[in-house]
Amino acid sequence: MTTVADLQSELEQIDQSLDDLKKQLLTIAELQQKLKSRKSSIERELKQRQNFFLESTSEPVWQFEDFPWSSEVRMKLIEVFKMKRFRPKQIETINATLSNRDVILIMSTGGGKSLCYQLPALISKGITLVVSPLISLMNDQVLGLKKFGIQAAAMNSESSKETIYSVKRAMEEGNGTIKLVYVTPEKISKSKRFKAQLEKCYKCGNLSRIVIDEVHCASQWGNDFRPDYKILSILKRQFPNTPILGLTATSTEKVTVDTKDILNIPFAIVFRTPLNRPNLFYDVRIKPSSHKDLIEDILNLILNCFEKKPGIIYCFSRKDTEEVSKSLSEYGIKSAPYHAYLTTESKTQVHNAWIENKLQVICATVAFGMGIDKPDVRFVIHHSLSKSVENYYQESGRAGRDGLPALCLLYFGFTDIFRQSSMVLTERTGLDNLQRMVEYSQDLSGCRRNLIASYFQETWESLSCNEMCDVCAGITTAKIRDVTVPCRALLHTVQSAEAKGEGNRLTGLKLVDCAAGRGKSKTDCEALKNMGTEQVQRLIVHMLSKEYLREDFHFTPYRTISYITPGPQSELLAETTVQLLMPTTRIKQNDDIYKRALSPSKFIETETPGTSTNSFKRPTRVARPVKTEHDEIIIKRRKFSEDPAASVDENNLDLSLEIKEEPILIDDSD
Ligand SMILES: Nc1ncnc2c1ncn2[C@@H]1O[C@H](COP(=O)(O)OP(=O)(O)OP(=O)(O)O)[C@@H](O)[C@H]1O
Repeated sequence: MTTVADLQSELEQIDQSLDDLKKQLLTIAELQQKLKSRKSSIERELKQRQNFFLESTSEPVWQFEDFPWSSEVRMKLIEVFKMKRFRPKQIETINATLSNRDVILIMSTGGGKSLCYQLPALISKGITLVVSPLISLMNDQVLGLKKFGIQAAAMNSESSKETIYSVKRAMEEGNGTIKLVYVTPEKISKSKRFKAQLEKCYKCGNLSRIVIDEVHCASQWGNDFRPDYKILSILKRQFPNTPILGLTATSTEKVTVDTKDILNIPFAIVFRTPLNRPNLFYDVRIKPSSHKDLIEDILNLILNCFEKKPGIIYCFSRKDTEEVSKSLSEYGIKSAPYHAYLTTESKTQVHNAWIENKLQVICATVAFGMGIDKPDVRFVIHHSLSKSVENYYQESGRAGRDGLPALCLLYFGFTDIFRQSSMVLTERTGLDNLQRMVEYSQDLSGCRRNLIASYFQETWESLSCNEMCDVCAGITTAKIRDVTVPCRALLHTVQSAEAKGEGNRLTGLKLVDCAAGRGKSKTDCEALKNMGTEQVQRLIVHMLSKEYLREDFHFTPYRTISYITPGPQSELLAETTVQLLMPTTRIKQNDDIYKRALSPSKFIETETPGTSTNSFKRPTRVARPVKTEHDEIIIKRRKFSEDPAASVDENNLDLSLEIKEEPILIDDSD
């Protein structure tokens, strides 16, 4: 049993332990205090150091001309390239790439991207490697450079032994003879010998810059994704000290981020010029249903507004290019087809004849594309829809590269939607992109420019259109109509055809027939029967875009058939209180408006007096941007008035409306 003495002794021990613990706690508290104060002093210091680092590493002002190479850059601009001043973002890109920074330059077609690497190539030691997607493009660039007295070479299957030898020497010895070497991405992926040569060139310090033309082709999110571009991801890994300069005319934010990622250039500086091309007049016309009427329309346009002026007519297929060209030739317009099935020799022949104005019109598939550098193309007509807004912007952008007014006209044909959709079906974002293109053609709510801008997530002030599109110029106007009844009738027609069995399903064309009261599944809706074909087509397109209807693809060994079927939103139409609104068009005769809008005298280019060059040095560190070519040009254009003689195509809907009390309005008009 425990005695009292035992208990007293244990109590003394506990007191002792508690005293010890108290001392230890005091020591720990002191230590905690010391650590806390050290922590905050380290944090303070780190912050100071970070600020200092940020200050000392802040970006240079790229548009200034006080870099070590600035005077040489300006001298080369004037003496070698015979140009007076830089265009927007050219000097920024040149300075950044000469500072060994990775850069992506997004500049509108014809904006002057080539100068941004050709000029630095002359200033840098060694060679500039230019990766370009097309052999014809490379050859054009090499020829163009020779005119400026610059030695360049293209390394491809057509290169001579002498060229291959000179390139090898330039890469190994950096002897300054050849400054630019053009290759395709395949050359980099497939030729081990060329890769070894590049390694050697890099090790000798002769690989001064890598330029990747059409850099958006690296991204799967873009329209022009090319698997060969993926191999370019090795370039930064293999040659980390060589700056990369990526060039493109079109790249959405998503594509740019993806491109940086693929090329391993996360810190690349992105320069972007506004994509707006103020001198281009954008127009959309409904495509006449017969070839003869369409040719007559094009012919009138060319004879009235573009006599002897060069132009391009983009067609969907090789057959279309041949037919359109033949018909125009019969009326005395000098034209020729251009498509992928021509031999290289014929392609060159047609291209050259057109460049030299021996041919007025090229009727081409999109095979006629990249690298067309004819400045005075006065019109680009799309005989059928492009597969995306991005493609349309690029293709139509081949007009008016000289800055003078030019027309971009798109013929919107109902059946072209289904021709295109069957083609782009297998592309990852093909159908979505086509949908946006259809929306561009059908949207009558505002300026065409704004629609293109929103596609590229840019904002162009609506005023900047300056009445250079059919909507702003008042050629095409929208009137909102109630289309609930015909919409329901169309959906009912599709549903009842499907109920009759597989063989009765309706294509877009057959649906138009049924709407007019023809065929096995003909409608009995008077409102629908009384609509013109054009309006019914418009209604179907509208229902497709709002997902009341959708396309359903059927594959046969010979072709892909697009059937129309009820869409995910179709059930909404069953609601009795729903009312659908759709904009319908009113179109005026437009040739007179074109003539006035596109007259060169309406665009008078005047230089601001006393500013013959745009060189800006900075005596102090006050931000003052370089004036660019575009800043110095005042564009004067007289506003054209409404044409009183313009005829109006009423083609209004005569609808027997069944609007219920307090309808829910689904305003589909936007
Ligand atoms: N600073 C400048 N001053 C005058 N002309 C220029 C200037 N920069 C470029 N150009 C001219 O502009 C035209 C278009 O240039 P370039 O071919 O480089 O355009 P791009 O941006 O590559 O177009 P694309 O994307 O269509 O190939 C060329 O004729 C070129 O000589």
